[in-house]
Amino acid sequence: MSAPVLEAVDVTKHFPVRGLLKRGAGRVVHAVDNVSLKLYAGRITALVGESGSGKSTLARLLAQLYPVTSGEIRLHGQPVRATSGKAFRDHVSKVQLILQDPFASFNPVASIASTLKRAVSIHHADKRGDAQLAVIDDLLTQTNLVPPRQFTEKFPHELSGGQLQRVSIARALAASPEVFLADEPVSSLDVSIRLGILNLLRRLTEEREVAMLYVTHDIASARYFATDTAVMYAGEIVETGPSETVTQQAAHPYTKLLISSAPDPSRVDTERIRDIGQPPSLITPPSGCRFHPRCPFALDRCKQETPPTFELADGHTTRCWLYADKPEPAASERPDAS
Ligand SMILES: Nc1ncnc2c1ncn2[C@@H]1O[C@H](COP(=O)(O)OP(=O)(O)OP(=O)(O)O)[C@@H](O)[C@H]1O
Repeated sequence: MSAPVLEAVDVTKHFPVRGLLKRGAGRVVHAVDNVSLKLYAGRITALVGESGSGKSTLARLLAQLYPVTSGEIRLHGQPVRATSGKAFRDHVSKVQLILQDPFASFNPVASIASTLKRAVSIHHADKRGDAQLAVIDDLLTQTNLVPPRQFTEKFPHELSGGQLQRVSIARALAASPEVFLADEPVSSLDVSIRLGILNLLRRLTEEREVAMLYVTHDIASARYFATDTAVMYAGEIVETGPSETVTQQAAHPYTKLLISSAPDPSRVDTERIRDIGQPPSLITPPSGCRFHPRCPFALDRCKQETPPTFELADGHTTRCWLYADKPEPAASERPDAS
């Protein structure tokens, strides 16, 4: 595989806890802890996890919307610290974020033409008049909004969610980016039109050799849509690998839980996991493996020791003590367990 286009290297993001009570002082939300992730040209990487697991924060760190607390974001191997000014604008021209709710990301009183003109005048500064309109027509055509002039004079409220998400993809394309960070790009849309948007994103990724991060809570869609999948739990990545392997031969009990709670009819049946709890507080995350309070297979060491990354096969990794060479017996299986 070639070198990654964009990567997070051992990245941590803590948000201070704000509140009226003094006991909040100095405490932080561990939104992302020591996460590494690589995005490659022409490949889609799904980042999957429950609400609050830190997926959007990681996408925003890659987009340079926040500074990291520690670790590094690298573009073509070079560290980037570009959360403001020209450096940020340069980063945005290469790395484009597509958000979940297209209605929230458009000015409701600006026509589609004027929104796209703004993007085109930033990223194609040499184009004016008809040349600028030709770029807009081309962007709309590439996102299957045809004939383009049927859409340019419309306002956001006159389009469906799916059409508007296509316009936001067209706006992102204006920058000719190397990376798309698509944060739940279809979850606010009607189920019947989700596939069309995902197929469009996949076609653009392949045709333009763009690297794509696909943030989702839907692990079944990751199998269908993404080349690689990373599973995130409570601010940490717990499993990575080719999507087919992660979804068909899931290793981490949390991944198995996600699969059990979102059945995919075409999936080879894997072990079902019963959910026995809730995601933990990220202000005081559990010691050891953060999943241990919910894990039916938890060993004693899971409560105290943070699992390292175990390499399984073919780029498949997991952070779970069950995959250590000589695991301890589960607490419930020990002869001294009462
Ligand atoms: N700006 C912020 N200030 C304080 N806490 C934040 C901030 N942004 C996110 N968090 C917290 O960080 C944690 C991770 O949130 P994040 O939005 O990244 O998760 P997520 O997996 O994307 O969830 P969702 O799918 O609901 O968007 C949550 O506990 C959230 O409340």
